[in-house]
Amino acid sequence: MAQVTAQVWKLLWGEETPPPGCGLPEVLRITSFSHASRRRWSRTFSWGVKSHARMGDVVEDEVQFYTKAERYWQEVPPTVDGMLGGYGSISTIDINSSKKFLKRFLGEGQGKTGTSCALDCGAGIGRITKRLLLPLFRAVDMVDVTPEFLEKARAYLGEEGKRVDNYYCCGLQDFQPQPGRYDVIWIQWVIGHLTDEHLVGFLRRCRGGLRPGGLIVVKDNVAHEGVILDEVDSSVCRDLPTLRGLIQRAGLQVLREERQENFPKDIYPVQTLALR
Ligand SMILES: C[S@@+](CC[C@H](N)C(=O)[O-])C[C@H]1O[C@@H](n2cnc3c(N)ncnc32)[C@H](O)[C@@H]1O
Repeated sequence: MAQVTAQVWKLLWGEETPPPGCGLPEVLRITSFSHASRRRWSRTFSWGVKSHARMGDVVEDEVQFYTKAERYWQEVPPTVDGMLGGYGSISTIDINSSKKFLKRFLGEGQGKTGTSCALDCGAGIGRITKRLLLPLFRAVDMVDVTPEFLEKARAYLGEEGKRVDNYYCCGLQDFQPQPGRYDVIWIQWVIGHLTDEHLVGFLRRCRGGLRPGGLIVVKDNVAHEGVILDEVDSSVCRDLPTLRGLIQRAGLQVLREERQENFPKDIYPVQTLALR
């Protein structure tokens, strides 16, 4: 029975195992890495996903929201594929677009953003630190809540990793950037793990962490409408008006906004916002 169901599942969804809690025998409820994590990115997978108008409607228990996410990430392999929910193949397109986006702001003189130090938030194993930030900045700091990822980063970054000054193991909801230290604070694919209040508070603290001419960049999935909860990795995906409202509450202005191009059609649209 289990074997037949698995075959049917594979035929229907192209996956080896069904997601947890979908009414199939326990023996089949092995959370396949690619399946569970792909769902966060893919708009075509909808198990355990709730859509609502406001964040308060989807996150009932804040403590649980954070602990569940921490537990989820502890089970994810410390690889590029792991960081991108099984979509490791989009990493190069992502980095190249980010580089083009960021380079516009960098330089010397009035209004330009310096290149002495950047902060990678929700950095994971350092996929962005390695290919985007270290090539452009003299020093980089990383912050992430999963200790195993930061540990892996030391090997993954190789020789260039010597220019990572600080590895902070901390939730962004509690993290306090050192005042006036950073030219760029890069926040990618992690804001969905913060409640609205914590995101606003974190962005405000980031403002204080900027050097003159400094820039905050948020790059993340955006929902078509409302706020969508993913119960598997315990994150939310907000629509753009909601995100812009939170940015405004943090006292930041959007300098530039860009939609990521050339990503697979089945994943959420991704938006990059430069804030000051
Ligand atoms: C989708 S991965 C993205 C990693 C990296 N930004 C990238 O694009 O390669 C999400 C990362 O956020 C981290 N994370 C989840 N919740 C967090 C929190 N509350 N504070 C800081 N990091 C968190 C996870 O450990 C994981 O490394």
